[in-house]
Amino acid sequence: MSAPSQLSKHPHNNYFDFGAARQVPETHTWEGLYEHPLVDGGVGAAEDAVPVVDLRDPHAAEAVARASEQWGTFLLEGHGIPSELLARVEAGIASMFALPASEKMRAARQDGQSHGYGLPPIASYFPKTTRSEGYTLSPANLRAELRKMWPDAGEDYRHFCDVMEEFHRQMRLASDKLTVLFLAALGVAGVEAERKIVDTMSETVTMHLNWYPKCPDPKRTLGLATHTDSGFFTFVMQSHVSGMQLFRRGPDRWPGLVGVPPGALIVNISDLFQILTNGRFCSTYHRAVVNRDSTRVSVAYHLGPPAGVKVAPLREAVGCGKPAYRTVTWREYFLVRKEAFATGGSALQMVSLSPGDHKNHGDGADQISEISS
Ligand SMILES: C=C1C[C@]23C[C@@]1(O)CC[C@H]2[C@@]12CCC[C@@](C)(C(=O)O1)[C@H]2[C@@H]3C(=O)O
Ligand SMILES: O=C(O)CCC(=O)C(=O)O
Ligand SMILES: [Fe+2]
Repeated sequence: MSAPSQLSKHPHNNYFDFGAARQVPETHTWEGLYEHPLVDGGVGAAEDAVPVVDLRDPHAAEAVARASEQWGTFLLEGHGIPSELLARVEAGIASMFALPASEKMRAARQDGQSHGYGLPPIASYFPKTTRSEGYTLSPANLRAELRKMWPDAGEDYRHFCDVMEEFHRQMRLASDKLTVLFLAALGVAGVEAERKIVDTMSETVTMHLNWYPKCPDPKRTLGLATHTDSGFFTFVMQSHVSGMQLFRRGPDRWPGLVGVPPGALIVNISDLFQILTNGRFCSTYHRAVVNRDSTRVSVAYHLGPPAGVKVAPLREAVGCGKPAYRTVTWREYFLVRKEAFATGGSALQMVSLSPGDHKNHGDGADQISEISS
């Protein structure tokens, strides 16, 4: 099943030749990016080291719970995905984005479509354009989508499709293992209940490929605007070049994920998971910055339920308390988020049954400057 579409119009979806531009143009210049300080969020950093979880660790479920509650983001090691496969994915993505503009534009995202080449859906909610190109695909439509770029279906096409399908197979295995740990952490018992939730949580898989060309003046622009992911959870595989920053409150700051161990995957808890866990796991605002010396690629592997399935706080998470969120489908949630962007609010607050009463690090969307600018 494909991801729900949340697209209206894409005003920024014209091709911009980054290689030809010596400066960051006004259209790509973002204000207020450094209003909150950047801090070191790398492994081993003194204060803000992002947690690391090893899937092989016998205490991994507790580590997953702690990281999901306190950060909403962690680095995953021991996931079993061969590093040579990750290297082939990275090389394949880099070659795809290196195709001539005219070939890439054949796959351009059309109005109302959730798939295609171009900027990501949230781009249309911001007045400025990011320094990146993207391509949204689902495993089910991967061959048909990529055929638009490679109509002759030659060797490059077949090779890239094979690599991405193998990547998907391996990611599914890793995501199933991780989902079992999430459920153990939440106290969801019973094999049948578990199996059903595992399947539903990962029924909609969407891959978003990101390409961030190097930039002569990286501090003036962004690669990907500040956002939370909206599904259940997301894996991000990045090249050796760092670029993701997380937003943390108290005091407000941006830990940068620098020096991520090679092969580690970044895991981000997303909005529907915050709802499912009644606010126990938190969805974290993040953004991607660009780099002066190196072009960067990443793949975000988004997992979520079918678009029309109702998501409500789990009984196990509510306990004897009250549900903190109303029931919502992913399709509906996209509309709520669109309204939140239009009004400067927070989508999670808008579906909350007790607005204002949140521990979530990201609920102050209107206070992160580049969101409201
Ligand atoms: C399944 C999806 C999640 C996503 C919207 C989409 O339909 C396909 C692209 C995904 C992505 C990737 C970049 C950031 C993001 C916010 C965006 O605009 O497109 C996410 C979306 C999301 O998590 O809501
Ligand atoms: O490239 C990155 O580090 C971030 C990607 C991301 O957040 C996304 O695609 O949702
Ligand atoms: Fe994201």
